[in-house]
Amino acid sequence: MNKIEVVAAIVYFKNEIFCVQRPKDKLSYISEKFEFPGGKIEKGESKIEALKRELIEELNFTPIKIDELFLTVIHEYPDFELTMHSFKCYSKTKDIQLNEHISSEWLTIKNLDKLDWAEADIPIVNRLIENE
Ligand SMILES: Nc1nc2c([nH]c(=O)n2[C@H]2C[C@H](O)[C@@H](COP(=O)(O)OP(=O)(O)OP(=O)(O)O)O2)c(=O)[nH]1
Repeated sequence: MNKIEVVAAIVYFKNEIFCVQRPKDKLSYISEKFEFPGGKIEKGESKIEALKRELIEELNFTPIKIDELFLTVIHEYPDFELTMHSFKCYSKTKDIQLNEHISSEWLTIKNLDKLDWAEADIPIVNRLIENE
């Protein structure tokens, strides 16, 4: 099975987290699902380099701080195996631009489970809730 390796940012402003909605996609299981911003690691890049690059590409955003690795999830989608490394990051503003996503929400942890998340994100959401 095809494998992809992705980094994802759990972006905080105070006690809220930035959640972004993917556009329509031919793959129904990710189409219009909520996710944490990020994307694929390119050849030769570190995880943090990939994260910073993806946040600029998708959001024109640079975090004021990035924590150590939070959680790595391995998830089998019907068409590929996803390895996703998530990192808590911090923003000095709630005003973040969307270059690729169709909507966004700032939610406190107790409200995260109200969104329709991509399946691979559920372990991350659950870990955030457990740690609250
Ligand atoms: N960034 C991100 N991707 C996720 C999450 N959950 C999840 O299932 N994915 C999946 C969706 C995609 O199949 C893959 C990320 O690929 P992508 O297409 O967004 O990455 P990219 O920005 O490098 O895209 P591209 O240049 O290849 O178009 O990981 C998540 O929380 N964040």
